[in-house]
Amino acid sequence: LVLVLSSRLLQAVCINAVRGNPDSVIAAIDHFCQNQEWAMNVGDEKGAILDSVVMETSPSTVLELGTYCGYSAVRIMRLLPPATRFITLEMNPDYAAVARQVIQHAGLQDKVCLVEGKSADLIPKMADMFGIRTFDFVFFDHWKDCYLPDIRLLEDCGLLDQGSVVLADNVLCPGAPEYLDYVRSSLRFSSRFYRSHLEYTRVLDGLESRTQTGPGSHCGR
Ligand SMILES: O=C(NCCO)c1cc(-c2ccc(F)cc2)cc(O)c1O
Ligand SMILES: [Mg+2]
Repeated sequence: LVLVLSSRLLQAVCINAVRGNPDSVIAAIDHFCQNQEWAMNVGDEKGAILDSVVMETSPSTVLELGTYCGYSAVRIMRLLPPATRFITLEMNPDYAAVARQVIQHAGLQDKVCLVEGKSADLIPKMADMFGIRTFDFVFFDHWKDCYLPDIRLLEDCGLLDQGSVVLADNVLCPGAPEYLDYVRSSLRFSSRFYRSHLEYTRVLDGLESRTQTGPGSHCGR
């Protein structure tokens, strides 16, 4: 049977990771990507930076754009209490199917709400669908040319407020230049670049975090 990459990654998790143990799922994926086949998970080096920003923010509501195989969903939710609201959006049904099984293998299926669809379609429905007013933490790891339109959409929908942190992967490779210009230009935000490397390689990459300083766009200028 010929398996696509995401299925081979899932197979590596099923064979090498201990059910109910998120750290073993993360280790199994990183080992597979380092030794068998490269895949576009945020990886262990940038993953450690993601961990630190999540712990520093200790969010009660989290949105992730771009689930892929569920690696960063497992990374994020293994750090947060069961009461945390975590929503992750994935438009590719094959990736979503693999991610559900990876998240289940980690034992985090009750903490993760994986929604299939396009971020531009789903973001405006967040409040109604999930009764969430604002997100404390948002992780961008989807199509890089969607970063800028989607952060604008989140703002326009009033889903970001004072203290909300938006962390974006791949701001150097593949790159999101317009997004970087935008988040680094406004006075209403403080942004910070975390220099790192493209997952499982020595290619330069990094994460950019943006923290809203002023009040949300709906209650102050
Ligand atoms: O497209 C990406 N994600 C959205 C789709 O799920 C993505 C791509 C790459 C990457 C690919 C090809 C290459 F040559 C270099 C980088 C890396 C990532 O971390 C990513 O998140
Ligand atoms: Mg990425």
